[in-house]
Amino acid sequence: MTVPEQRRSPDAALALRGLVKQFEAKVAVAGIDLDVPAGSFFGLLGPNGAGKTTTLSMAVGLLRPDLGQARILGYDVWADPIAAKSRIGVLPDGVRLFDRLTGTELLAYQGLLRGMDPTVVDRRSVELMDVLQLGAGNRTLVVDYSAGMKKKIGLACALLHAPRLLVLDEPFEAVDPVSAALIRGILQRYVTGGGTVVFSSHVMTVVERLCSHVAIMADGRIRVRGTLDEVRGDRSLEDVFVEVVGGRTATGSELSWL
Ligand SMILES: Nc1ncnc2c1ncn2[C@@H]1O[C@H](COP(=O)(O)OP(=O)(O)OP(=O)(O)O)[C@@H](O)[C@H]1O
Repeated sequence: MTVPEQRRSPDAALALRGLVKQFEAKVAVAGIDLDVPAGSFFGLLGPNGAGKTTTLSMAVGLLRPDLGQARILGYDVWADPIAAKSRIGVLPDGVRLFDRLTGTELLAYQGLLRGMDPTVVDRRSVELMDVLQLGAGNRTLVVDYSAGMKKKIGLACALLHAPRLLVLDEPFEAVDPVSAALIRGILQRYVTGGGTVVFSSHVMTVVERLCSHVAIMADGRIRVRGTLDEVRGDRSLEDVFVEVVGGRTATGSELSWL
């Protein structure tokens, strides 16, 4: 029997249980349990190699975990992939796009894959290209886009079907300050409208400005989690991050040859 959507009413938009992933000898993710509350703006932080991309890839069904489960709005990503994936928009790491298309063509293709009404796709695509300053009539192929433009068209693809959950890997990487402000505004409106955003980032100021909740990862595990205020206390997020991750500071004696 199919359970009506409203009866599922999951509190967590994304629920991860016991996720583990090992690449040969390297344990990239060492057992992660995480609930992302519906309606939250959730920042996943961690140093390079902490396991953020691996975690998010498993969370959205791009990478099969060795162990554990991921549920999106109550739907198991691996047992019920269509129900789960139709409800999310994903900006993966190093966005691999069908890049021999213009931005508008790529959005049309994305809409077809999602089974959307072509007139809705056309309308939204013009708006997205315009709002993200990619130029609605732009005939440039995505392969010739700059890194920041690729990020923005990837974000447009993630938004096109108006999902209830957005999972974004480093959405602000490579985008200029004007575009970053634009993207922040779009995402803030999206959360105000009831959507949930999970994103990974190294940029503490962005996370502090946007997020209601954060988790800090290191060595494949979540070290700290909670609301931004719980995690930060009366310190800056950067201080907490450095303490949790165990960063080293320069003594002045390094690279003396330089
Ligand atoms: N396909 C792979 N094959 C082998 N090792 C991998 C693979 N993908 C990730 N790893 C390793 O797993 C660890 C976690 O990588 P991951 O990309 O998840 O980290 P990250 O937190 O996203 O890092 P960054 O902030 O630098 O993007 C790293 O040590 C990385 O080298």
